[in-house]
Parts: sequence; structure tokens; C-alpha cells
Amino acid sequence: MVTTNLFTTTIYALATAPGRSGVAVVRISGPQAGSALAALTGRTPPAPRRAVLTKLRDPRTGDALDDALVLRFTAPASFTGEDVVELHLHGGRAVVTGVIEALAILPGLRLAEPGEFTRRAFENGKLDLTEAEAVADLIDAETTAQRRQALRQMEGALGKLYDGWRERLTRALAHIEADIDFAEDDLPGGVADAVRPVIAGLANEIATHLDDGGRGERLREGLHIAIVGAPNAGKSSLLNALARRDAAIVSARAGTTRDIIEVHLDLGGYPVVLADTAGLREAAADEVEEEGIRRARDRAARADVKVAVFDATTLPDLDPATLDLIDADTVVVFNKTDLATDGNLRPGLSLIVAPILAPILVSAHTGAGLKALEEKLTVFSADRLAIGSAPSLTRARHRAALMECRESLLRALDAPLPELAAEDVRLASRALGRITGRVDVEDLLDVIFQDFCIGK
Ligand SMILES: Nc1nc2c(ncn2[C@@H]2O[C@H](COP(=O)(O)OP(=O)(O)OP(=O)(O)O)[C@@H](O)[C@H]2O)c(=O)[nH]1
Repeated sequence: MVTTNLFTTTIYALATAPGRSGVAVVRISGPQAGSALAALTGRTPPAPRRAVLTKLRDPRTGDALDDALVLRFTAPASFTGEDVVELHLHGGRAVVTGVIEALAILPGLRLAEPGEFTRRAFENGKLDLTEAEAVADLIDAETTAQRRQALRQMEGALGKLYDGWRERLTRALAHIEADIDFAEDDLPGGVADAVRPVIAGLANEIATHLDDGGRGERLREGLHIAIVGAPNAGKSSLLNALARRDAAIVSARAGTTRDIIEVHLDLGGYPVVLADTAGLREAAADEVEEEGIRRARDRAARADVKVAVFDATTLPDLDPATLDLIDADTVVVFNKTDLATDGNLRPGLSLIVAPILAPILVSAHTGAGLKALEEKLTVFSADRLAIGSAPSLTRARHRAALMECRESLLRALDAPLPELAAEDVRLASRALGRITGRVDVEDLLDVIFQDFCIGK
């Protein structure tokens, strides 16, 4: 990775959300940042890291643009590693537009691309790639658990773990290469006994790290929960009650929901994508409903957790198609308990015997039992998403690189010649280096940083 200042152009962008706000921050980064500030204030820039209230003027007309708080950081002690200026403006549209237009005419300055500030921070050696990704995750974090994971990764937890592994591989490689250089005879034989446990141990650690149920990736995206059940069981009503808004259409006509309806919820700090699905029945009214049922089954199969809804008024009959979908990842719900009788509930409850599947009695109409349902879903979410003491990988690209690394290590252990083992260890080390961006990642950068917004 390059650690000197690479860029000759200076970039600027609104770093806060567009639109009207109390304060809007425009960020400028690059060698012209200080002179851009001088052009707007008509004075020499203030001392670094001291907030100063100053008048900003259009350099062409002298027109006052704002009374702003300005802050300057000098390279390399800044977020990007370059000279950086932050203009804390009054967040009116005309103020922001005036300042952006004034910056646009200054020589050597241009509007930043999405993610370009963070990309410069990476390219100037201020962040590794996992930390840069965590900046995007922190900005996107909608729940407490997501924020915690992003902060931990931004502070370098994942990068340090992979760098530590890479260091161990570098030492193992040196050992293998020394064996090759100093071997008296050209005897066949793979990895020396001294190095073997290091490589095998690391392959095991990587396997454990990979075998985490995808919790880091799921925590970023949200746990997928699908509500399934017979037509008219009250699935849409339940989704609306949990979302506290009318996201799905409710009607007394069976087969109302035809496609998947999704809502994003925060359940006890965990992000959840709750999906309403078409009611399961054999005889679909038409091909649209048939397709809806196919999608419902598909969603149920892919969901992390299912909520199987039964209409309590039809107990002790249990819809067989819904029963079929129940497994250990299912929360069973008897809905419409406001209408159900003892004659329905008592025999109904005795039907589902596994304690983990104990039905929760709810009424989407009165709200009875919804708290218990939310609590149960929160327990399921915590079980699948809670972050442990070791950091979790958070992206498919981390997973792919770690699998590649592990495969190379296993090959190294089986290699018939030390030269071949050395090559495999080199490949393993390179796979780890690609996660943190320590080696040849030029092709990845556009993909990674395009997910950022402008100004980040
Ligand atoms: N009394 C009572 N009625 C309910 C309850 N939940 C749903 N309903 C009614 O049951 C009917 C069907 O509700 P929906 O939420 O549309 O059921 P659904 O399972 O989504 O139906 P499909 O879209 O056909 O699969 C509507 O008339 C609702 O008002 C409940 O807890 N109590």
C-alpha cells in the first residue's frame, strides 16, 4: 500500500445529507484545500485543528455566502491523509449551492466521486480495506447491533486479525524458504515438521472463523423472517401489527397477498427483514396466485426464521401445508385468539408438542400476544446475529478470500516438495492480503467504493 500523498487534484463535496438542515458540512481534500479556503475567506487560513467563525464570500463577486465555522487539518494528520478543510455551514439550500458553485470555479478543484474521500484515506494508508468498508457500514447502520459491528471493524478488529494471520504465514514461508536454500541434498519432502503445526493451526482457525453461520453478513443485511400460513390466517394483519403501519393489504378475501411484501424492523437492536407471503393452498384461483404461492415457498425455504401462522378459530384443524414447513427455525403463532373459543385453543395447543415450538397466542386485531411474539423473534435474532468476542467477517468477498486461503494452506500441507508448499503459502498470504487491501486490489476498488455516497 502507498503511504505518500498520491493525488494532485483537490476534491470537494457536501458531506452531510442533501436538503435543508441546521448545519451542512462541505469537505475539501487535497493540496489546494488551504488555498480554496483562503479564496473563500480572503484571509490566510487559520491554524490547523482550531475551529474559527468566519465570513465566506464568492471569490468572483465578493457576495457574502455564509458566516461559517471552518476547520483545517494538515496532511498527513487528517481523515484522508491530505490537507482537509471542513466548512460547517448553515444548512440552507442556497448557502450550500453558493459555496459549491464558488468552489467549482477554483483551479485544481473538482466535485468528489462517491466514496472518494474514504478511497483516498485507503490509498494514503490511513485505513485498510476492512476499515474503509466499515465506514460505509457505520453510515448505513440502522440498529444498535449493526453500529457495534461497524465500529469494531472500523477500529481495525478484522484487519488486525487478518494481518496477524498473514504475519504468521510470512514467518512460516521464511522457514520453508530457508529449508530450501540450505538443504544439503535435493531430497523430496513437503513442509518441514516445525512449520507444519503453524499451517495446520491456521487452517483450523480459518475454518472456525468461517463457520459462524454468516452472522456478520446477516447483521449487515438483516435477518430474513418469512410469515407463512394458509390464506386468511391473518399474515398481512400480523405484519402490519408488527410494523405498526399498513404495509400489506388486509382483506377477508382469501388469496389477497400475491407477492412478497417486505418491511424492515429493528427488533431489540437487531435488523430484521420481515416478509409477508401469499397464503399456501392447493387450489390457487389463477396463475398469479399460483406464482405467489411458489414465491412464498421459495421465500420460506431461504428465510433464516419462519413465523407459521394458524387461524385459531379453525383449531384443532391445522393447515397441513403450513405444518409441513415447521422446523427448529420456526415460531408458531395461533392468530385471531380474540375470536377463538376454549374448544379451539385447548386441543389446538396440545397438537404442537415440541417445547421449542410452543405456539404464541396472538390477536393481530387487539394486539394481544404481540409483545411475546416480538420477544421470541428478538431471541431468535440475537441467537443468529449477536456478535461474539471474536470479530466476524462481514462480506462475501471476505468469505471467498478466506476459503481460497484455507484451500491453499491445505494444499501446502500435502505438497510433495517444499518449493510447491512455499508457493501455496504465498497464495494463502496473498488471499489474506486482498481482504485488507495490502496486495493487488486495484480491480476491487471501484466495486467497493461505488457503494459509498458522495461526500464520504
Ligand atoms: N378478529 C380477527 N380478525 C383478524 C385477525 N387477523 C386477521 N383478521 C382478519 O382476517 C382476514 C384475513 O386477514 P389477512 O391479514 O388479510 O390474512 P392473510 O393471511 O394475509 O390472507 P391472504 O393474503 O389471503 O393469504 C381479514 O378480514 C382480517 O381483518 C385477528 O387477530 N382477529
